[in-house]
Amino acid sequence: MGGPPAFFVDHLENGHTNGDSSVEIGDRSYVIGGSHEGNPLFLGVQIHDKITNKWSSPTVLGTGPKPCKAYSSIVLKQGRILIIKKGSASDDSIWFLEVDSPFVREQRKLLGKEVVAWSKGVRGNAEKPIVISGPSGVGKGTLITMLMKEFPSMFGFSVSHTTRSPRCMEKNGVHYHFTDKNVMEKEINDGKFLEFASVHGNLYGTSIESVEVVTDSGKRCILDIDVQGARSVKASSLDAMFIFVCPPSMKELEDRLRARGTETEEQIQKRLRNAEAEIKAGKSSGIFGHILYNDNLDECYKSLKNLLGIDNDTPVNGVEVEGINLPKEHTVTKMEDKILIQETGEAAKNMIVLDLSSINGGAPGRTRGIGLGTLKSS
Ligand SMILES: Nc1nc2c(ncn2[C@@H]2O[C@H](COP(=O)(O)OP(=O)(O)O)[C@@H](O)[C@H]2O)c(=O)[nH]1
Ligand SMILES: Nc1ncnc2c1ncn2[C@@H]1O[C@H](COP(=O)(O)OP(=O)(O)O)[C@@H](O)[C@H]1O
Repeated sequence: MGGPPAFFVDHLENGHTNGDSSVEIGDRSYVIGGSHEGNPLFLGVQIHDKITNKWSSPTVLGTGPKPCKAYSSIVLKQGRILIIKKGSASDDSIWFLEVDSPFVREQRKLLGKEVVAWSKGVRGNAEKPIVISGPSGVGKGTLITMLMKEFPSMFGFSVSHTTRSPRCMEKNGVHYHFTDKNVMEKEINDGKFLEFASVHGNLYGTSIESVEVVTDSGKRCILDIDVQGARSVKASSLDAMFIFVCPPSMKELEDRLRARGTETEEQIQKRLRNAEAEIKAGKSSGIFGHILYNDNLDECYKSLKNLLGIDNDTPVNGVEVEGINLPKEHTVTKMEDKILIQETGEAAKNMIVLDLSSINGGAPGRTRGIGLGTLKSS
C-alpha cells in the first residue's frame, strides 16, 4: 500500500498547547479540538502562523461537528482538511474543514477577517441549488409553492431572513425568518450569511444554515432572491442554476401586485419602480441562464418543470443523502483520491474505502458524492 500515512490525533486536548494535534498547511498550523468559543456542541479551530508566531481564532462558518476525543485528519487539495471522527454516529463521522477553498477565500475577502468553514461529508448526490429571481408580483412564490406541493420530497425552500414585517398569512421560520435590523447586521458581520441585499428598503439575506438545512434533508434547494443576491451567488463558489421570471407586461405586473393586496399603495409604487431595473438586469446581466415568461400560470409551471428536467413520469423521491457508518476504532491511510479505513481490534475486518474522486458541493452546505466501498482483507 503506497501513499503517505495519515496524520493521527488520538488524545485531543483543549486549546493550542497540544502541538501534536495540529494540521500543517504551508506556513500555518490548524489546531482542531476542544470546543468553539465555549460552545460545547461545536469543535473549535485555532490557527498558528509560523512566520509571525501568532495564534488566532478564525471566524468559523457553517455548522461544525460535535467535539470528539479522537479523529484522523488528512490534508486534501484545494485547501481542505478531511476529518474522520472516531466512534461517532453515522451522520457525524466525516467532515471537511475548508481553510483555503474558493468559498473561504471569497468570504475572507468579504468579511475582512480570517475565516474557515465546515462542511459535512454525505453520500448521495442532490442536484445543484436553483436560484429564482424576478420582479415583485411576477409569481415566483406561486411557482415555487406549486413545485414544492407537487414534489415535496424533491425540493426544499431556503428560508431567507428579512427585516420587513410579516404579511398576515406569513409564518416566521416558514416564509421568512423575520428579524431585527441590528441582529441581522451583526449576523452578517459574523459571517452567517451566504448573500444579502437591501431590497425595496429592507434587508434580505440567505443564511448558510438555511441552505444546509435543505441539503441535509436530501432535497434540492430553491432560493427566491433578488437580482443583487443572484449576482452575489453567481460570483460565489456555489454552483447553482439561475432562472429569471418575467411578467407578460408592466400593466399585468401592476394588476397582480394590486390583486395580491399585501402592500400599501406606496410600497406598490416602489416595487413597480424597482421592477423595470430588475427586468433589465435580469435579461441583460448574463447572470441568468434561463428566462421564463409567466403569462399563463399552468404553461409557465410546465416550462419550469421542463427546465428542471422533471415531468409527470419522473419518480418523486428526493435523492438520498446518507451519513456514513464507520467502525468505532480504526486507522486511516490515504492513497491518491481514496481513503482506506481499517478497523482495529481482534477479528480481521474488511477495509472501508472512501472514494473522494467525485466529491462536489462543499461549504456552504454539504460535501456530497463520497463513494463508499469495502475491500475484503485476505
Ligand atoms: N438578496 C436576497 N433577496 C431576497 C431574499 N429573500 C427574498 N428576496 C427578494 O426580496 C424581494 C422582495 O421579497 P418579498 O418582500 O417577499 O416580496 P415579493 O417579491 O413581492 O413577494 C424579492 O425580489 C425576493 O426575491 C434573500 O434572502 N436575499
Ligand atoms: N400567471 C399568473 N397569472 C395571474 N396571476 C398570477 C400568475 N402568477 C401569479 N399570479 C398571482 O400574482 C400575485 C403575485 O404572485 P406571487 O407569487 O406572490 O409573486 P412574487 O413571489 O414574485 O412576488 C399572486 O396573487 C398570484 O396569485
